[in-house]
Amino acid sequence: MIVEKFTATGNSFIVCDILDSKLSDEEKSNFVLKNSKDRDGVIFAEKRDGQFFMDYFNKDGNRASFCGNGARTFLYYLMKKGYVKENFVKFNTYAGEITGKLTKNGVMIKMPAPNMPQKLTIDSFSGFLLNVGVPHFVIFVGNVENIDVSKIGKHLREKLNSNINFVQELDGKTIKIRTFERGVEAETLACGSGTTASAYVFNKNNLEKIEVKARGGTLFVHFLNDGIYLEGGVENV
Ligand SMILES: N[C@@H](CCC[C@H](N)C(=O)O)C(=O)O
Repeated sequence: MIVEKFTATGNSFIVCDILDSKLSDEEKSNFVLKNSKDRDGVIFAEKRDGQFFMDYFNKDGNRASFCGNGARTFLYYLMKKGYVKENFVKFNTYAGEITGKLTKNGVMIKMPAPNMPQKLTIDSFSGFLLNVGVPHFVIFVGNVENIDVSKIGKHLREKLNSNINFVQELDGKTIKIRTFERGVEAETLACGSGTTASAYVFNKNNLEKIEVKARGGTLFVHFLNDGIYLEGGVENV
């Protein structure tokens, strides 16, 4: 079983290649709990019904239906290993089919379509709850550096089965984000689906591209005619 470490703008993963084998959910969960101490989650690379399939587990040993930076990493892995020769990759996830390619900025994938954001206030924190393959609560703040993400993120997580994103507008086309991730139960250096959810709520002027500054690096969210795309780097470390 091939096991490799990757980061995607600071979001840290292990890819566990079981393309030629199979693990039960219990075996996957045990693998995650044993091996992902220094990682945010584990990407199980599989084949199902002849198609590549990404099965994502958070480091707490529980499955999540999707992971945006994980999906970018999965695409990078498939191409790096030569499993896919042309620069167009298609695979399935529990959040539906994902397509993507390598770009000059790293890896770009078409994200699951967001649902309608729901305005919500929890203990004086007003934000938007929406799903981009996984659930996200997006809160706009004056300065993300002034937010105790661990404390407030934990508090909101106790009320919401969701990732928690704190977002600051830097200018009309750039935002800064900090994310308390469900299943990591801590702040991560980046969150792709959180980045996409936050840019989607922010983009009231229907710009084609929003730049997102995460702690671990810069991501781009492209709003194209056929959907929303997430782009950024992937490193084999
Ligand atoms: N970091 C991921 C999100 C992974 C799943 C999330 N923690 C959840 O449980 O919803 C991303 O890049 O989207």
